[in-house]
Amino acid sequence: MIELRGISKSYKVAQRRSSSIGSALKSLVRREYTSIQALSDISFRISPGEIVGYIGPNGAGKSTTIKIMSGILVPDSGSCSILGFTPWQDRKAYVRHIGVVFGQRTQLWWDVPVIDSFDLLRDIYRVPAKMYRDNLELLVDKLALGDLIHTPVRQLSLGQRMRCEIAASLLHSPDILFLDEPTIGLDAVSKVAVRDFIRMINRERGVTVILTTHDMSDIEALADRIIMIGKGRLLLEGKLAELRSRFGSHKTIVLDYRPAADPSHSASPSSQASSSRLTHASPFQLDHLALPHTEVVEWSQERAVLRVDTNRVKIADVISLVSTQVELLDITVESQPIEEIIVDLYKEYQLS
Ligand SMILES: Nc1ncnc2c1ncn2[C@@H]1O[C@H](COP(=O)(O)OP(=O)(O)OP(=O)(O)O)[C@@H](O)[C@H]1O
Repeated sequence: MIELRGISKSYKVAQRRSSSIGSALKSLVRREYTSIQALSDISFRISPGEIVGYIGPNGAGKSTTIKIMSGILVPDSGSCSILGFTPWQDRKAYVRHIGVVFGQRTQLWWDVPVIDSFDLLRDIYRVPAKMYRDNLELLVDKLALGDLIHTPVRQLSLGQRMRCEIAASLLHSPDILFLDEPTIGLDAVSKVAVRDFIRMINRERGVTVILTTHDMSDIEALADRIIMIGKGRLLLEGKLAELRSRFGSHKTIVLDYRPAADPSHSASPSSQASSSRLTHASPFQLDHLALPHTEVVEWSQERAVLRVDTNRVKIADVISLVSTQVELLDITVESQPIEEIIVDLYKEYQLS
């Protein structure tokens, strides 16, 4: 359905003038340009009905890719086939099949009520009257637009405007929705509303969604798969669960306990060494346990938070070591947050 092969794109930018009068005069006569390589040899496929998170640090080339896929930009080389169209060549026919939301820009007319922009979009896309009425009703209902559609865009809050932007992008029933940072700047309630809506149109209408965001909770909530780029190159792609099991090597364990009445059942030499301290006069000392491949994030006489490298030690072994010294009351094991995994990956690829 979507296939990019070897897409590269560079931008030509005018070189900044130096402060000397001579070179300033020279640049008036002949402007000098440098080239910024925004994308290098990007290839991937997306199947119908997928929600794909397209992620990467600032300047990675995400927006450039979205602009190429939506037909706004022409790449220097490579091919892009979406629903059988080449976006920048068949633009007029192609745009009827896609919806695009750029979180930082608006497609709505600033000074007129939202509904006027919607009506204009209906005419531009030649949306049949019944389809328009049905879509408008559904979008107003699901995105809780109510009276907002009769309000001029400039009077809307960011969250209200974003909901209207998303509605605007779907009035013509597109098959594919490109969302470039759709939750940027939204409060928690608006974020959840936008995410729920994206999930709903994906499930109920089979809309394929390509989502760029820096908010990993968007990715966790929505994406079936991620494609990660950095410095214009494709770095990895895969399901979130695969990414977690491949790269998420740490787990956090929270242990609630009270000092054991009789710690003499201790099994390990290190814990035997510390068992004599388990009296009221000499409280439990977690740091004396020398837990292998485990970072003690914090600990007290009642609770310890440990970060365990699960590639090198079993969680069960760490728990049983601690339990030789204390009476465990509760254990919580948390996976490494996806945010942390991504930050580690950016570091590994030297992107940050
Ligand atoms: N119109 C432009 N003219 C010149 N350079 C540009 C232009 N647009 C983007 N670039 C450069 O191309 C590279 C990729 O930019 P792009 O906006 O695609 O990245 P991004 O991944 O969307 O970044 P961000 O997460 O910060 O929005 C960057 O180095 C950027 O400075």
